[in-house]
Amino acid sequence: SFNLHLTLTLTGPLDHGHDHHEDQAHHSANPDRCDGIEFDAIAPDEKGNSFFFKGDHLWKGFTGPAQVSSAFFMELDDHHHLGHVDAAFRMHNKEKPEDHDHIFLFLDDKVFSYYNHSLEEGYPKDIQLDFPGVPSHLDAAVECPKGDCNSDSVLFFKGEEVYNYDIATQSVKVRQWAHLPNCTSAFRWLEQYYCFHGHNFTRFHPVSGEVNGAYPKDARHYFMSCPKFGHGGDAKVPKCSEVTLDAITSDKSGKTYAFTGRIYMRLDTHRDGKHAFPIARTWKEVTDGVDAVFSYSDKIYIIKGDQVYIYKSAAPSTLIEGYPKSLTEELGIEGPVNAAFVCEDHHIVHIIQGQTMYDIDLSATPRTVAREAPLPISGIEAGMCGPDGIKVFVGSEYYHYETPRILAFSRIRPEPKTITPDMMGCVE
Ligand code: HEM
Repeated sequence: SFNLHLTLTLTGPLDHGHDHHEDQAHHSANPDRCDGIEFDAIAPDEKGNSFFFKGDHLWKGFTGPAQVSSAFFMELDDHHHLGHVDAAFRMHNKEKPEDHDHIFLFLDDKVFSYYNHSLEEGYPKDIQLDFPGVPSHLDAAVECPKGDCNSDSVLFFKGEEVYNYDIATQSVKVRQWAHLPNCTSAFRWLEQYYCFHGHNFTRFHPVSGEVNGAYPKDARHYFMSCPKFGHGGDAKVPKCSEVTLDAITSDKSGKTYAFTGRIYMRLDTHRDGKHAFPIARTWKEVTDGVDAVFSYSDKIYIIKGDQVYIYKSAAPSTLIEGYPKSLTEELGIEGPVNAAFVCEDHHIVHIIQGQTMYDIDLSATPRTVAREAPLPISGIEAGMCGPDGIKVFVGSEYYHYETPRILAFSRIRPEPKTITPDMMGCVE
């Protein structure tokens, strides 16, 4: 069992003698990632645990000591001469369930496919059997699902070259991103792409390779917990009872975003954890918070004061030309508004202003208020409509309604529910 492996790892012989460059006299073979090391590979498994590989050791998650890799990926021991993992990624390929969510490890000219930490039959095999056109002795690999990339893909790194491998067609495009350091490992975390080099990392755009922001950064501040390192300054994980939202929205593909102040958080990334980022990191022009946000067709509408910003939903979010526009011009109402939502496949945006809900038909021009209804509750600050109905948020509580009609016309006030750690990554 897992626990058994862990115990063996922690109490068993530590010196595996594979860290050729380390000074064995002064360091135990158990590497310390707070020393500032260069990882060989980084990848999440099917449960969302992140594995950081170095030599024949790995770290599971963002805290804790190094452990022997074969405790988690047993068969790697049968190939001891291979010494270390060159590259790793988690496959995203829903068309092919027998590969989807498998963790692929690359060693020299071989690839290993693991699911639930067992090696799949037929592995290890030559890399080119699974990935024709991709070289052996890789430096790094990272998955790039459709939405982030144009199609489900994998980015392989070797030296100066980036191999963009299309999973369905097995075609390879070779690129050079001269401004990006040579990545010795690469990691996708909360839909952001990180190239690791030395003990630093650089965030890059997976399609253009573009780097925006102050990079490189020392990985020890962010991806591991080390004495005298850290990040986030005074920012604290809020208590759930203190969380209040300005806006919340869920798009067709189920991506759900909550907004408060100048930050936003994806709420549907259960497996890979939750982390807040500045709104302006994703929606550049929105620098001062939001009042209401809704998703419609393949766009996201952000309302602030009397302005509406419309962005393409697909990454990278780009502002549609001509926006922001005034709320009056775009929707035929005056700001400010408190909340807004569209239910799936409908063309009506429900705008909440005080204790009134206005329905505006987005398929009509010019846009005008088609209906208005007084609401049974006051103080709504955010609202969304998803497959399981409507949620409207009042302070750190929310109310659930099945349809907009029931929200507008039922005189029975449902029991409020409280925001939980599971929903928003807050603390009890
Ligand atoms: C497992 C725990 C955490 C991990 C792995 C983590 C990781 C990261 C990473 C990778 C970045 C972005 C670096 C970049 O893209 O350049 C970041 C940024 C940030 N994190 Fe965390 N973080 C964690 C917990 C926290 C906590 C608990 C807080 C405080 C509440 C926090 C506050 C911040 C802030 C303020 C930023 C800067 C955002 C920005 O300006 O882009 N983080 N974190």
